[in-house]
Amino acid sequence: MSAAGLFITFEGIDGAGKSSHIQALAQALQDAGSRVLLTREPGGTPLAEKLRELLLHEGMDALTEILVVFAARRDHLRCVIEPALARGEVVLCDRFTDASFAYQGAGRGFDLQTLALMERLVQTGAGADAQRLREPDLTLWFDLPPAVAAQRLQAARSPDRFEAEPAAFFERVAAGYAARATQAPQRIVRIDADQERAQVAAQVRAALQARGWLAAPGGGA
Ligand SMILES: Nc1ncnc2c1ncn2[C@@H]1O[C@H](COP(=O)(O)OP(=O)(O)OP(=O)(O)O)[C@@H](O)[C@H]1O
Ligand SMILES: Cc1cn([C@H]2C[C@H](O)[C@@H](COP(=O)(O)O)O2)c(=O)[nH]c1=O
Repeated sequence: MSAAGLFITFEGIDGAGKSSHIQALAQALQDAGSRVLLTREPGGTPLAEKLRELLLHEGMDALTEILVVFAARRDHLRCVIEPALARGEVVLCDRFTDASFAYQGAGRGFDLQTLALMERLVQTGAGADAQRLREPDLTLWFDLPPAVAAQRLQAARSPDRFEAEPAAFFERVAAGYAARATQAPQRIVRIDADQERAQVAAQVRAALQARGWLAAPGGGA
């Protein structure tokens, strides 16, 4: 792993299983000697957590959603993610900009070029190299049919503003993630989330093992 740290994001529709696996990966990396920062979007700073509450529970249009998620992201990057990467830590983040393309872009139908402009505006100038676009080193995309995710969530909790959206919205969001994965095949790894927890966890570990970021079973790199 480089001295500049590693930035790994978890993505997928609501209920795909991201939160269930992020903690276990953090533990595995810590056991292997890495310093790990576990965080989420929107959120991760006091200001961004306040913005998260608004996003999840207050009515607003798609442009306002975008302004809120990118404002939260800017604060999170500047105050938490960039400093942790500069310290050489592994940052595990539950959602990042792919979610904006999937939810606000594909889900709400917001213009993708404008989203790309926001991405550049917010994700440059926040690190040591001011021109560099900060992107994850790896994104684990939990791909689960929306009907299965809805079933899992039904059993789990009362819905927030996004989780209350109809099935058609999540079909569009899922298609948005698939499109992002096609555009960035080296960064985004598809995890088949429609499996037992242990099998999903094995796929997550395998993605890191393939990059030499976690030891393979039997003592390999
Ligand atoms: N492989 C699995 N099989 C069956 N149920 C699962 C599996 N993985 C997670 N779950 C359950 O599905 C529900 C949603 O999982 P989880 O909260 O991890 O999803 P999430 O992607 O983080 O969702 P959100 O983005 O909405 O927070 C939880 O009740 C969890 O226990
Ligand atoms: C980063 C980001 C998030 N969202 C939405 C997606 C989810 O429904 C919620 C976050 O809830 P979770 O339980 O933590 O997954 O926010 C979004 O619409 N756009 C974004 O950029």
